[in-house]
Amino acid sequence: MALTRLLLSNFRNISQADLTLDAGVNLFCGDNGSGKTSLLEAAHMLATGRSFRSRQHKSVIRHDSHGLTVFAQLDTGYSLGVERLADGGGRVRINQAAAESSSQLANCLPLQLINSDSFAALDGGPGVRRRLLDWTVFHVEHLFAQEWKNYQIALKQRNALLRRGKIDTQVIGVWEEQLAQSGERVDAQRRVQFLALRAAVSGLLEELPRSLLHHVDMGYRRGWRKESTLSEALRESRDGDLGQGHTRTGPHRADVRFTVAGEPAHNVLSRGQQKMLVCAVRTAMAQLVCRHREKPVFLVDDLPAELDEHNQQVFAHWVGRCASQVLVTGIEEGATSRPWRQLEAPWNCPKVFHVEHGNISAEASAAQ
Ligand SMILES: Nc1ncnc2c1ncn2[C@@H]1O[C@H](COP(=O)(O)OP(=O)(O)OP(=O)(O)O)[C@@H](O)[C@H]1O
Repeated sequence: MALTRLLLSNFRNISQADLTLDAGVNLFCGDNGSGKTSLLEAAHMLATGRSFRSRQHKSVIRHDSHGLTVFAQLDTGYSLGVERLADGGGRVRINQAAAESSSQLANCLPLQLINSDSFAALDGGPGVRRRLLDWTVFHVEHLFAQEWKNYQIALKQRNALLRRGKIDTQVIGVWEEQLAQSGERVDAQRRVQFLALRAAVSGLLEELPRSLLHHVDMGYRRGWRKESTLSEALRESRDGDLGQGHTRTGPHRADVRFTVAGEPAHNVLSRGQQKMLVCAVRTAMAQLVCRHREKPVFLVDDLPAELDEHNQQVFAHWVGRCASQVLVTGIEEGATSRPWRQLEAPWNCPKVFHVEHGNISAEASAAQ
């Protein structure tokens, strides 16, 4: 799976862009503030419907314009379009037809992002790590999205009853039954993918010579007590939940922990080691997904930040094995392209774009 053409209008400082992308590596080089990250943000919006930098669509729309559009053609034949308007309106389209949910976008465009926010996988809250695991489960297990949706519906109903402060045990019992059934299935699917992910991450980290990263361990917490079924756990926590006004147990509380010798990984690892761990997790996720479907696209914002040349090369090799395409940003072309030039074709001849004050132009290559 690769983006063959990407069109943007009024996206942050980019007023218009129409880019023909290569399968393999596409480098976007330019000074600070030129628009490189905005371009990755636009590609990411096509896979999620949202920006990775802002919850407010308005802040992404170019100043003084009414709305933004991002459109892409994929080599799978799909076309994706997202429009966001300053008045709050907007549309998401797949092959010209209205999409029902952002998960339809995600299904068309499996995408991995590595940027400065990726460290949150180690030092952020459980929700960030849960979403990492769920990205893998979503792309591998076809029934997961529906199961998770069923769980969320039942959770919302149970929480609404708890907030009322007075429980009709028969009514809450019905929702707990649905919660328990969907929740156990969500957990079972997560567990299978967690074990595969842990094995894949450890395989990648073993490739690093003499590294503290060999001692990283991953643990999965399902969100309720080991000894109980979810149904029992919900019943037991009912009175406490009533006091708090929400459900405190279940797979919406699941977590994936990264530790080194029992300590949280971010307390032990250097910043560069943390970035390599995050890169390994993202690569492992892509590896698992491409066993079942097309290889994902990687978006990498400023790879050289925090990584020495050897680690950049290792990561480039990892990506070359499990991605169909990568969009990479960097300030200086030589440094940004170096890790990729060590790989085999087609990864070793990146297509280079220069980004300047929101204008993006492709560099004529020797082959063109
Ligand atoms: N809504 C907007 N309208 C117009 N310009 C904007 C908007 N939001 C942000 N900008 C500007 O867009 C520019 C591009 O930002 P971007 O983060 O893409 O730069 P970058 O090339 O990734 O920079 P760096 O190398 O510093 O990370 C910045 O100058 C920013 O101030």
